[in-house]
Amino acid sequence: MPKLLQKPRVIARYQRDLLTKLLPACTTLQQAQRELSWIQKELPREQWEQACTQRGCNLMPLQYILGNQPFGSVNIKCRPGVLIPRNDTEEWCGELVDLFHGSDTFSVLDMCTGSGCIALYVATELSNVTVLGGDISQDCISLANENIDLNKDIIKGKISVDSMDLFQPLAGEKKFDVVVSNPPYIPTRELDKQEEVEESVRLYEPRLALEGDLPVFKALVTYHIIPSQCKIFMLEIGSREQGQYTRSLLNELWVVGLRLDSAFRPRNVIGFRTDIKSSIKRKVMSKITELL
Ligand SMILES: C[S@@+](CC[C@H](N)C(=O)[O-])C[C@H]1O[C@@H](n2cnc3c(N)ncnc32)[C@H](O)[C@@H]1O
Repeated sequence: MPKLLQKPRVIARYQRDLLTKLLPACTTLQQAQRELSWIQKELPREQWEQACTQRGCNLMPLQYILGNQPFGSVNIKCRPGVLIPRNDTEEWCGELVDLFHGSDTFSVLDMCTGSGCIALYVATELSNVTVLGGDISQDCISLANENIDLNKDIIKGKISVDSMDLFQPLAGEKKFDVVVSNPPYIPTRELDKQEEVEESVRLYEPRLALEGDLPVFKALVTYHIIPSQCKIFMLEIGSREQGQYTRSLLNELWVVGLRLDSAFRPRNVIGFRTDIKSSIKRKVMSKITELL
């Protein structure tokens, strides 16, 4: 057979071999095809085979292999040691910035900033904001700083990151108008169960970013939300119980409720003080699905 006619078949076999390597990490053939197209788009040809092995045989998350993940209009550099930003988080960041388009200048604390994705989402969408991201992990602080640099051309507000421990009171009596956080909230009993947490997450993502429960929410309220004199907070949660517990820590000056995500799961506990402007009060209320 002439060589020219063999070529498409060789290419098809090569593609099929790469897909076969990827399949163990993917739930459907379509997902494997999608992941292969990203690998082939973003990595040089000589890395395709190794990338498919890392993903399919070693179950490494694709974002660590490609080295990045889009988050709104922000490009987030990803590497092991720092949590990969999730679509669930991106979804509520969109709702968060909706509240503040056209508002007065305000300040935000993003506690547990990780890659800096939430802080960067806010600072690239809004010019009237100063955001501080805090994290206990030096790997996170370094990567968040790299992500600020990577996105500097699209940042409209002010943004910085600093080392902070969520279980310590805020240093220097700092004040913030808004406190946001996607803290570690997976209880220890769930973290080691296969049916609760994907294997690739347990194998590669830092336990420090995942493991936590009610004490985390107590620390956020007592060391950050109350002392910063903030007026609004929005925290990611893993269960209704975490939202109800947060409500129990606040007095009647606060309206507190749950926000459900697009899959109708409780995804955030949102709170605002009753003395905020009624225009913003209405907007925040519109994000709350159920009052607590
Ligand atoms: C669920 S990750 C969120 C990362 C990022 N905000 C996001 O949404 O992708 C939780 C983060 O909390 C940080 N963390 C864990 N314990 C902490 C503590 N005691 N003080 C401050 N940050 C902490 C972890 O390093 C991790 O970056």
